[in-house]
Amino acid sequence: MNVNVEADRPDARCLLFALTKGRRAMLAGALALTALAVLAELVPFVLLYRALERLIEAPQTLAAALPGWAAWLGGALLLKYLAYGLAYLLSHHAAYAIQAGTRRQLVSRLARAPLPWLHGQGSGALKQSVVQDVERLEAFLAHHTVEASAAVLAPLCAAALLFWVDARLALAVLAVGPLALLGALAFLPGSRRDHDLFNRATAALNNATVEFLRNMPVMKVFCPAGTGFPLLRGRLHDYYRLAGRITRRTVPGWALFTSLLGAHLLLVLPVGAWLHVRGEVGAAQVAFAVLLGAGVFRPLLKVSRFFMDVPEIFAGLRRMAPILAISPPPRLPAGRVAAPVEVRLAEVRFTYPSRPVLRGVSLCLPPGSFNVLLGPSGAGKSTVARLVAGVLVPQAGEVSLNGEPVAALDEGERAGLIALATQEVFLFSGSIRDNLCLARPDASAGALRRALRVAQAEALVEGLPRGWDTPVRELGTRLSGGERQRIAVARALLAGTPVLVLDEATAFADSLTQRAFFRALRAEYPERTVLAVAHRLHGLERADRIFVLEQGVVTASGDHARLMRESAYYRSMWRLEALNEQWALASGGEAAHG
Ligand SMILES: Nc1ncnc2c1ncn2[C@@H]1O[C@H](COP(=O)(O)OP(=O)(O)OP(=O)(O)O)[C@@H](O)[C@H]1O
Repeated sequence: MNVNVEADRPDARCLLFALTKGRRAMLAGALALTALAVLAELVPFVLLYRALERLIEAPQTLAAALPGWAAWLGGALLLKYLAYGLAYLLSHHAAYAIQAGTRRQLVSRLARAPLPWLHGQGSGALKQSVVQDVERLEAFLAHHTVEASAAVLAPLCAAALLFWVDARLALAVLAVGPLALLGALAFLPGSRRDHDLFNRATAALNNATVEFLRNMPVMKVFCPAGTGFPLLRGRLHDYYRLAGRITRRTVPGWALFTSLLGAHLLLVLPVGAWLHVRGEVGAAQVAFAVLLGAGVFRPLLKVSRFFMDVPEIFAGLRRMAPILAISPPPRLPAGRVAAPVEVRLAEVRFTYPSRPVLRGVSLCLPPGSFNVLLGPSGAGKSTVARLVAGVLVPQAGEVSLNGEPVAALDEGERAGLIALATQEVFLFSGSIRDNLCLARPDASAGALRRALRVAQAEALVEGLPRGWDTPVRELGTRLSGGERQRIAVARALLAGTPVLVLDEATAFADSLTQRAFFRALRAEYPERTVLAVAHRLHGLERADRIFVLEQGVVTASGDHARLMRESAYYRSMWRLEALNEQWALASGGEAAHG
């Protein structure tokens, strides 16, 4: 798998720049139009200045000037309306296009992502990148392109206008800006740490809430009073304690900042009066500075929201980076592995981050053979199944098909060679047939029926309201665990792969169904190389080879007779099962007689 190493600490700005490719002209257009709208917003202030001048110096000429000013005002309003309207149109258009493009890229990379990499990602984390992070980016670009740039440009233009009127009055108005900033900065130390803590507390609370909601039915059974989930209570407590602390810390700084920003009169009034008394500025200039100064910094409050959103957006971009860095592995010539297939594990070692699981496992599954993997819980059986299926890659040793390492196979080629059915069954929306034909959409009705018959699912599908055309959604929770599992097994059989891995895929089946399934599997698909992980032996004692895995190593292998001689674990398992079966028969017989 090619995942850029840089992706671990990717530069979010570079990524943002790359994602906006092809839409930058539109965003630049939105910015230009915003600037035009901000300029149009200044026209009323210029007119106000002229009006004040006339009012003070020549009030009799005011009436004659009014119609012209009204036309200017109307024109400026129209221009502002058009410029803002077009700017929002462009920014939204660009943002939606970037959203769609980013999602398309993420989804296509994920579709090409190697199975082992996908297996290591949580579905929640992937959902956050593909859904929430992209949506947040869209909202940010659509709104902040116009609003944040207007909030920055408006004070700049207002300041330029003040300087045009009088530089000293302008400085008196603008001086409160740095003062407000200094006041706010005094409360800033520790805010980054608070921000990190808050993010962590929010994530922990979200996880606890999801766990609580998921486990609510169990909670209802065991603790109807709802007192049995201390984790959520603890997380809620931590969250509100932290939120309270951050609020107490930030509110004084924020209040000082907003109060000082509106306190321009403190300086401009005495300075203006002093300059006026000295005859250096007119009353109109002082009045204009007072009026314009009242709103000069107000837009900056919006910019603070922009800065609050930026870290979130950049964090989202950093989460997307590893997905976007996935590049398809180089295409190797297909068809290097042809059926029938021999599966070989050579000295395979595998360690999960938590602990080592396989400590040198070697297996050989000859072409067309039927193999069973048994062992106590936690021995590593599912890990072996996932390694054979190419979902995991061993840290040492090799898993190969006809001598070709599974890890080196093209994704498409691997999918055409190995099918995996596990206990966890995922049926996606669509009909039962769509689910069955996932790997082979062109499967014939005959192949479909054969797979269903072998998977012991024929009667089940026939009993559905519309047979295999029944939509899964229509069934809701009607399918039991065992029924879903049978559909999944039929899907794996229908894939037509020469290697079939069944990881406890018959766990829900009763002993008779399991027996019938394995018998039919051997009879109908004798050419397939099968590895079945199982807990129960029903129907498996006739397997070509049985492997016993204990604590990450194969402790015995061979046929039933050999294992009965050589493996204490196998013997005890077999006796226990024989005992269970006798007991079941006896109790069945008693029931029949009674
Ligand atoms: N994704 C994972 N991350 C960390 N540890 C894991 C992971 N999957 C499995 N393990 C651990 O590896 C060990 C072997 O797990 P595995 O599922 O392969 O065993 P198993 O023999 O199939 O067990 P069982 O019969 O109970 O299903 C277990 O201790 C398990 O907790």
